[in-house]
Amino acid sequence: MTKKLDATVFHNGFLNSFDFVLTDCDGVLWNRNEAIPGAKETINALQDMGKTVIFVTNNSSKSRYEYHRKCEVLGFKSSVDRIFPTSYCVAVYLKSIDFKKKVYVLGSSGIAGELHSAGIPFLPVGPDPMPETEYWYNWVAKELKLDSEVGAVVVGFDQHVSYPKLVKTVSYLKDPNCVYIATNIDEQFQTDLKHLVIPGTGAFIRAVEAVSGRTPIVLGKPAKFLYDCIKYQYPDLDPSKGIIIGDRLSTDILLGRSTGLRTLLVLTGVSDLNEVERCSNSNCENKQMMVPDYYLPSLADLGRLMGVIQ
Ligand SMILES: C[C@H](OP(=O)(O)O)C(=O)O
Ligand SMILES: [Mg+2]
Repeated sequence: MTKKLDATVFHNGFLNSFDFVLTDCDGVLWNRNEAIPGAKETINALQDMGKTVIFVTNNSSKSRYEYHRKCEVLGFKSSVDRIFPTSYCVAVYLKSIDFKKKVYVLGSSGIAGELHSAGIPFLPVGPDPMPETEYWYNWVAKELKLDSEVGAVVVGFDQHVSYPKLVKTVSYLKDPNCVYIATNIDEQFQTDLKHLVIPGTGAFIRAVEAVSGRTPIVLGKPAKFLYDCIKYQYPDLDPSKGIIIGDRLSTDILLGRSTGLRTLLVLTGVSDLNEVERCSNSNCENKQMMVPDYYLPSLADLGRLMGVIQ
């Protein structure tokens, strides 16, 4: 059963119960390019008191270096080696399988940046629109060429998703030996644009699966690969002395529960207490695994308990 992290719980040894923190980014530290009030004071204070703070995000739109820059601009103390976006996980995974061919990316420049840093060749990333004047078949038949050196397809969030890109993605995946990786399966982004629904990477994965029949190797939360990347870099981390702070039950909290971390849900992003109650009352074990140990309205409330925010 989830508990509010109140003063009683907090003053009963909460801070001494963990040495490291995995903090989610979107919906916990910031929403898009706006820092969530009180988040930086809290995260920086945890680091000042000696906690190892590791930044984890399913958002593959930026490389580690770009996220480090974002942290600097928004005032979060960080270092590149403590930032784990799924864009970085893509390069780590391909290196781990000794991948030697070329990558086709339906995704953003963050993935391209990490592939470049890892020395893994890839086809250009960016807009690939269907020309307005052409009848699609004539253009696809005449202009759309596949690169025979491609041996892997990576699907991440791509704001320039297009018909040509989808044709290329599912055509490369006709080859069963073509490695198929997804950064995450989050179906949608949560935004303050309540009149709109904003598709995320999971929407592209479903479309590709409908046509190709292929299911991807998923690297982002709640899959363990992202956590395995962290453990590989920080082998001494003891999950019993760790806590994950997230805003999404189906990714952050589920990863925490499945890796033995304690879990703190903040209500500044995707999930709310109604969803927590539905998961608590569910007979489905997977849903039960999404119930956080603790919750708070926001990270600022932890900062207030710590006395670093008035
Ligand atoms: C995709 C993004 O990832 P996060 O930083 O929350 O893992 C989100 O859930 O909005
Ligand atoms: Mg989030």
